[in-house]
Amino acid sequence: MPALATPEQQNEVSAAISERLPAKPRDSFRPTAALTAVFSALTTINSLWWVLSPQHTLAPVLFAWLLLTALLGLVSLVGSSRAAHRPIQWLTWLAQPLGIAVIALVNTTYADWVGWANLACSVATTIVTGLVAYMAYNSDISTPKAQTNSKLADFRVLMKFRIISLLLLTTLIPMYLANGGEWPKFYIVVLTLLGGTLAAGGANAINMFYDRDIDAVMSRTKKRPLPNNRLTQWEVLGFGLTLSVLSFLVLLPVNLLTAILAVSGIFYYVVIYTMWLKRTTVQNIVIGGAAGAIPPMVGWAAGTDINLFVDSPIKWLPAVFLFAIVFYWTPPHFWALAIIRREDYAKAGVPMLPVVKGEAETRRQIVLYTFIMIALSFMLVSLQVVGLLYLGLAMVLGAIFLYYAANMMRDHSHAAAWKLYRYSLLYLALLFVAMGIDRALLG
Ligand code: HEM
Ligand SMILES: CC(C)=CCC/C(C)=C/CC/C(C)=C/COP(=O)(O)OP(=O)(O)O
Repeated sequence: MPALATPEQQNEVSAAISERLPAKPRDSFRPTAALTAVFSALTTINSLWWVLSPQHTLAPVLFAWLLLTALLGLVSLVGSSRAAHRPIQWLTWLAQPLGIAVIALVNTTYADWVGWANLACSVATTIVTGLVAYMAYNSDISTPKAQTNSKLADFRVLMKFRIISLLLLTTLIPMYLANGGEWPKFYIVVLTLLGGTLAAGGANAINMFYDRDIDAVMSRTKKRPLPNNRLTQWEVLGFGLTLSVLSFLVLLPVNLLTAILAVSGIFYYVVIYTMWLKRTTVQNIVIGGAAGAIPPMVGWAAGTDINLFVDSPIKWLPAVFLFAIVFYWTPPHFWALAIIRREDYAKAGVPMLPVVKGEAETRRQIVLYTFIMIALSFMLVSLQVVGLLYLGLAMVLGAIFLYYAANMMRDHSHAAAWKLYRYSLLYLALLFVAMGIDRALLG
């Protein structure tokens, strides 16, 4: 019978496994290409709906989200495609103006030619992005990230676009709900999403400026532009501050409260979380998580003209619940990852829960926060913001979340933690989409 490993040996093995986990556990180009093609195809369905429906409504709830994701996908494809072969490069460049035309050709006052031109561009974008995805899977492209060396790509890395895409979804759907189940004016939606991107991107860049010392120590973050000396600290800080100021200016025309909320989100994330709590307390991400929960409030403020001093609290109560859902979602989302990256955080001296209280306590707290999050997700129904369809979907999505969280109590492998981390992202996206669908279908 083989001898059992000592705790020290087990630790060595787990450190070795951790070290071998890539900073990003995937080659991002192929899935990004595939997702972009799928989203482009869904956008085409929306365009078709717009042209053919009797009132030429822009109603499908996913409309703006699909456009946005397709655009974000296209932006990231451009960065990635430099490493791929020439035809892929040309096609991704061709997809840019097409994708932009799809967005530009959306007009709330429907004109026949606009609708058909929009449809034509959507179809063309779908064909082009479909080809890119096909070629990506059928050619020997290497991981683009490692070969990336342009400044533009580095600035893009500072913004953390993938995180932004989920933050924007949690901004977009509340906008729709707050406006009574209708999209606000098109320019309001666009300015809010643009302002949200600038605010979160700016905040993330300033976070990378401040954390440059610990980012250099952790294997997950050591390839970032600052620890790798691809950008100077002043470039990073200047970029972050510029985006932050721009976000305020872009959001002002939406309304003052929206702009102020976004700037408080930047302040909270940068000053309260990054500069203060992250390095000093084990409650860092519990209290700090409030920053990531502000975007739904930004969306709510953009979708309705709330005056906090005059209006009844009932008008903004749903926004508080949306905030709370993301607030209680953050610890399970992050701690699952923190368990996998425990060694990293310990090396950098960041007092994350698994480092300070151990993995068993972290697992217990993940389950606890999951229960609270699920209970809160049901509360929106009692406020009559959403109905029974949402309730059913929230129950199913919540039950799966609980399954993955509870599974971590008996399965202590990193694989089990990865499953919860990955599902946490899907959960939040689907929960917000469920709110929108419920409102769109049931009114
Ligand atoms: C204090 C709060 C939060 C902390 C500490 C946190 C931490 C993290 C960390 C460390 C990662 C891994 C990033 C990487 O691989 O480089 C991550 C990934 C991610 N987080 Fe969070 N997160 C928080 C809140 C949020 C919020 C509010 C959202 C969106 C609503 C969000 C969305 C995402 C997404 C989409 C990813 C995947 C990124 C990718 O695949 O590149 N996070 N989070
Ligand atoms: C309204 C508004 C602009 C709100 C701000 C929302 C925002 C930018 C949330 C980001 C959450 C996040 C990625 C935390 C990780 O920080 P970390 O420093 O722990 O992660 P890292 O180690 O990957 O840098």
